[in-house]
Amino acid sequence: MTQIHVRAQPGDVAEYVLLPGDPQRARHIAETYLEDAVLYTEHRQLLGFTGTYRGVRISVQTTGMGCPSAAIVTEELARLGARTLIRVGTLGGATPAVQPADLVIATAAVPNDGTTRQLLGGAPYAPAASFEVVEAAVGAARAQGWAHHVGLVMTEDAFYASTPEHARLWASRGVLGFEMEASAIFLVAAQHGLRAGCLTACSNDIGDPQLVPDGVLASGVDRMVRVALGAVAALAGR
Ligand SMILES: O=P(O)(O)O[C@H]1O[C@H](CO)[C@@H](O)[C@H]1O
Ligand SMILES: O=c1cc[nH]c(=O)[nH]1
Repeated sequence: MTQIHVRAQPGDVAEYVLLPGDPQRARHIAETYLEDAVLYTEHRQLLGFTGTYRGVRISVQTTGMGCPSAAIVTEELARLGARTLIRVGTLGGATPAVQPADLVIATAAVPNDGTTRQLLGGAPYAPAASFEVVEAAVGAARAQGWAHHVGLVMTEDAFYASTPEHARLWASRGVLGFEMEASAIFLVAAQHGLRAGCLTACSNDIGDPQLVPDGVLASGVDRMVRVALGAVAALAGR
């Protein structure tokens, strides 16, 4: 049965799914890295493609921006048979240690969002990446020779509420950067017994309206995608 938002049939979505927020990133990944990529949904611009990488069947499914949309997409992917989900996103750096286009591999996401609060009924919970996914991503980054950060991110709802002061406070608690989907993806994946991870490329400093130049960010995004695909290949035993 097709889902309400991810309009796909059972069998359309692979067990391994990469999750960009941006539909054009989904298209770029499918067209650049997957063989025989087929578009299975474009409803609401939540573009979804399935193809293969090193013989492994992989989907790339847009989440849209923010936890409400990411939670819907994660829930529907679970119903469609996905088993391992890896977000491939961008993030605002919270500390000078995270430089433009740097790769950040999340171990867990501080849940500063309303979606996980509603799903949990306010109960305390630590939305975390699956160890195997973190291990595979770190292994792929090392094998490909890319520098990377590994640690906490914060997931937020209000992009423009973040200030440099807020970033400094959370950096003092170990947060590397802010993004808007990981906590919901980690929680909903855990509720369905799925593995999940989150890789991000730094697009700006928190509170700085200046984005990393397009070319620099594009290289960071491509490095991140190659690491995510390397992680999938390792998890699939290729
Ligand atoms: O580049 P994506 O994956 O969309 O991720 C980040 O960018 C958007 C905000 O600009 C939010 O979705 C945030 O999480
Ligand atoms: O959530 C996000 C993502 C990228 N950059 C930010 O400043 N915030």
